Amino acid sequence: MVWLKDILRVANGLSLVAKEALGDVLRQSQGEGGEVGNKLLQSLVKKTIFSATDLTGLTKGKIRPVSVTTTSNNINNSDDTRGQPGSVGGEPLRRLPQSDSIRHVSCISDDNEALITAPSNSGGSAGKIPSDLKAEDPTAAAAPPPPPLGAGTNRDGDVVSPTQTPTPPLSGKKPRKPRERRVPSTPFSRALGFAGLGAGLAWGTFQESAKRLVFGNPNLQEKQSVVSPFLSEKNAERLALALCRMRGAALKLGQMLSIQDESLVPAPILAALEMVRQGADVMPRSQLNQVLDAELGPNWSSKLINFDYEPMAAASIGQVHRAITEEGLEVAMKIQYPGVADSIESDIENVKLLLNYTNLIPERLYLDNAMQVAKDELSRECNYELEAENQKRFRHLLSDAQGFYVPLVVDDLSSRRVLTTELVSGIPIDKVALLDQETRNYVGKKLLELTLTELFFFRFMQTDPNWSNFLYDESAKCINLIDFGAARDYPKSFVDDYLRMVLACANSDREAVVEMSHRLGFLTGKESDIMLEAHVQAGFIVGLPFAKPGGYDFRSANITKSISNLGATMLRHRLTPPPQEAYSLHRKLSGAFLACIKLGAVVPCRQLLLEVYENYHFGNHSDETFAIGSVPR
Ligand SMILES: Nc1ncnc2c1ncn2[C@@H]1O[C@H](COP(=O)(O)OP(=O)(O)OP(=O)(O)O)[C@@H](O)[C@H]1O
Repeated sequence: MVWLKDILRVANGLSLVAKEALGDVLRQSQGEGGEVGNKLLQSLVKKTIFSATDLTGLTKGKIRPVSVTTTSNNINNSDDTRGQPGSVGGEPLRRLPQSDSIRHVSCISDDNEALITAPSNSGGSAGKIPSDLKAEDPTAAAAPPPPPLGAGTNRDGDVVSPTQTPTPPLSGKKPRKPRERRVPSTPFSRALGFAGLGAGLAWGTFQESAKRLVFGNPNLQEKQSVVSPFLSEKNAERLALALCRMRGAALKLGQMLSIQDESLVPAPILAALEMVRQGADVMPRSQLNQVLDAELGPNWSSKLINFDYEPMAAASIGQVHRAITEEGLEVAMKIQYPGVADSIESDIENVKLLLNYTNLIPERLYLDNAMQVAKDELSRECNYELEAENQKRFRHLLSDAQGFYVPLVVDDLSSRRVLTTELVSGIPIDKVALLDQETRNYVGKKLLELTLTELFFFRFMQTDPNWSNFLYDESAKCINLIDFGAARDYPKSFVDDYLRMVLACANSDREAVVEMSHRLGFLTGKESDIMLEAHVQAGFIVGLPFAKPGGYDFRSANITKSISNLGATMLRHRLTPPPQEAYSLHRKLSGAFLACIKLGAVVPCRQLLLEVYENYHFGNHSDETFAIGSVPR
């Protein structure tokens, strides 16, 4: 489509003109601010989907948008009045636990300027998009349990480690309602959106640089690290706002990039990415009805007793609504935004264009490989029929597992673009971090156990480590699992060697780490000594939790920071992109570690690994996967 490219070229051209015109200013800031900007982008990209470089996937996964409170609520949530469990498809239904965690939400206002910070009742999944945001957290008076030693709380009330810097709001601006906006669903409207973003960023860079020329750089005066004019507060806002408006693949990528390395990421960018993490704008009712009619037929509502038009969550490729089926089952209906599935290819190309514009992506990132993986993953995630199949498979595999629950899929109300599943409740992992140590240890252990079981026994893994995908129900001591769009199989031969490598890392066995890395495709055999050393050391750091018997205290060492430093070396010296399997696998493994770090959990990691190893069957003779109850333990 020539016209689409032209639009982007114009925007890109405008960006380049602005960049050229500002050459001196940029060069001046490259010395200091450019350095920070460079580190920031490298860090963001390297640590997310692109983090599968080697053994350095130890980074934060993307985090799902949260739900927020509403004053109008069509479904009564009290235990006494919610739909009584019935049955669907012959399967008995469970009574749902209640969720009551509280968090805050930040949003950009309608005029693209203001940001709001408002309290919300997320429970990870059980809240709603607000129709009326409250000014005060009603439960603020209730004191949370003491945070882990040395930790404080950020503005959201989240526990932060001593190394974490609280994320400040972008500006102290007036609270505004979040947006209800149509999703740009045609190729033209989407291309226009990206073109507008490109032009906006260029203009923002120009403005910021001009401001610094005239008024000087306040950061310089304060002797703080300087941020490139491209990475200004206004540009950060523009980026976040555009991603939330566009939704789809671009937002998903933005969420993937929304990891926080507090030592590298400037505060305005952190705040903007936080906004992206919180969730997208919501579809207006007319657009929502169009999708539902097209997908489920015009009589879809006759299969429901109740449908709540206020979404409980606005995700990147769809929004989620509560409903009650004829049988009385409370369900979550995930409804895909129109056009996003067809625009993955172009969205990602456009994001790539924007990244290239910054000129900050290091060559050895093998961006094309990473983008290709992202495209494939997103295409699969947009197919809700596939997600339904994955969910059913996990439900079966975990049917006898203690401490895990996979909600039922309601086939009757599902299609390629609509997925209806039993509504579950619980608090996401970051909220579990506020509970007592025993609970945190328990949840940390269960998460790690699940991760190892998925990889080494099921060889089928849900690869999205988002904290909101694990909803802990305290009363049942059960983790409710949702979101199986990113589940995938791993070949037996890969898993065999991967287990050998993990054990080698745990045992600090240098020779075996190198050999397995060759076999798995992380190394070519022609690497320089410096690269080999960085690779092996990164492996040992990842293996640290598995190194010694007894409980490993995830509060004790800053694994992410050590890995991050080695990652920079490997990024400069590596000769090959990571094997394709590693992208999703390392994202998931890093997510499991980060969850344990967030929880401040003490987990008997070595014991868990050795149990797996002792019961593992290497070689081709064991090609069947196990259900968790049948896993030899
Ligand atoms: N069965 C369910 N029970 C409770 N809440 C649910 C359920 N399904 C989805 N949700 C809520 O909707 C949110 C988004 O759902 P989900 O993660 O499945 O969508 P997604 O499109 O994969 O999201 P993302 O864009 O973040 O990847 C969840 O974080 C959760 O809050």
